[in-house]
Amino acid sequence: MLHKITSLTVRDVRFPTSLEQHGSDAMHTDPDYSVAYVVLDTDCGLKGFGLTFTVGKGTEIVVCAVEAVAGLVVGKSLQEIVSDFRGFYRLLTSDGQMRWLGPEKGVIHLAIAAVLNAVWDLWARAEGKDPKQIVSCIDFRYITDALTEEEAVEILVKAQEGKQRREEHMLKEGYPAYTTSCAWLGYSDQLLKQLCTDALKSGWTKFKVKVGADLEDDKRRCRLMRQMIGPDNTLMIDANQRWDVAEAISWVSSLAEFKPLWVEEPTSPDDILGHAAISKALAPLGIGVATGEQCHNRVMFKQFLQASALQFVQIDSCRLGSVNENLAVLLMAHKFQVPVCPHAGGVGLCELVQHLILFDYICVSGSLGNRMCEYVDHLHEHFTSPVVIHDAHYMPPKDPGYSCEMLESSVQSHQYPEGDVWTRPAAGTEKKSK
Ligand SMILES: C[C@H](O)[C@@H](O)CC(=O)C(=O)O
Ligand SMILES: [Mg+2]
Repeated sequence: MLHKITSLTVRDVRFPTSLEQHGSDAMHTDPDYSVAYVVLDTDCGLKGFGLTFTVGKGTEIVVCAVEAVAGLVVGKSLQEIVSDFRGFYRLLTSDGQMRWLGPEKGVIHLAIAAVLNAVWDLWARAEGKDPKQIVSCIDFRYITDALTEEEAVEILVKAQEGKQRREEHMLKEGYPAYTTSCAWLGYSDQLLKQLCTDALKSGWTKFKVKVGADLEDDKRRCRLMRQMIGPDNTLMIDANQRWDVAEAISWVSSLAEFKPLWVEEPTSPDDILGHAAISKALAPLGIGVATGEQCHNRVMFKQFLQASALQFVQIDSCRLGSVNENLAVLLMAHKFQVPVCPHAGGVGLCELVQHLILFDYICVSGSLGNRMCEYVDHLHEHFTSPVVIHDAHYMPPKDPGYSCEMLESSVQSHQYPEGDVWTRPAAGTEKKSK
């Protein structure tokens, strides 16, 4: 069967998370978690679902960008696409006119991620893949000085050994996770304590706290968190790009007594040398630098790795150009021996990224050393195959596909601006997205 793609629809779907400060941090103080949600229809009835994540206003711009690339997808068959997936990736990312809007960054790249996520979902529902086929999906342009196609195949072939054992291990134990849900910046100390108590009871051992707005507040919150979780559990801090380089070093040094494993996004996500300087200064304190949720392409990740500017690679399923570009980053991270600890949360990011991190463990790195995947406890109920967390581990998804499909009722009620949630006065129509 050819699975010819007959139409692409895209919708702006927003959740009023800012009402309760879910997702808040030092730079994004009132996010309404949102997605540009894509559905591909095929002539045989099979559908592909994809999305990209935003924090409210401007989702309509991503929707517009998805519509602009739709013509490159509709009319093609799945077989035609996957038989030269690298070529198809380039067709989208290197269109002679639209690449001016990026290239491979910003709104156009988010839009391409949504479309390609839908193509991967469609492909995953249709059939399985082998190492050569996987490598053939990666665009190696601009990264061959760090990773060649031959090296990538070698990594994947080598990782075939022990693959079944790792798969069985995942099916039994799941992939280790950490939680960000206890300590968004807008949460009160009382709420933080309550959520932390609940999380400890549910088996969580690794926690991330938002920092960066006020040093005294950060000290109080980190102290509270450390007291709650004890000396042996893991703490991470996330500044969401709030500081300049020297400020980051001195601020984080002041929080060193709380023993964070990493500081995340200490400065501009584009400042590779700044991250390298911060990494070097914090290494003696035993604090690593994590970044990636706003690292917009493989070329940036390549340079972060080459410059030893990060100690934890935080891939994002919707920021990079879908699975294609994430595969490139997973393989580069393995070559540079830097652990991957994905960014998740938002809307659907946990659902998507669980596939990538399981792939990393089973087929690339073969290691769980210093590795964990972010988990955020919001909005899973809107998906047809929500993530399953057991004892602070992601349990492997059982349904075919890339877990992108949302409940149609949720999409309709949250569609912006006409859905119930946005038109009912009680739901807070005059919220941030307007
Ligand atoms: C605006 C988002 O909620 C952001 O704070 C998420 C994030 O930095 C993380 O999960 O890490
Ligand atoms: Mg973060």
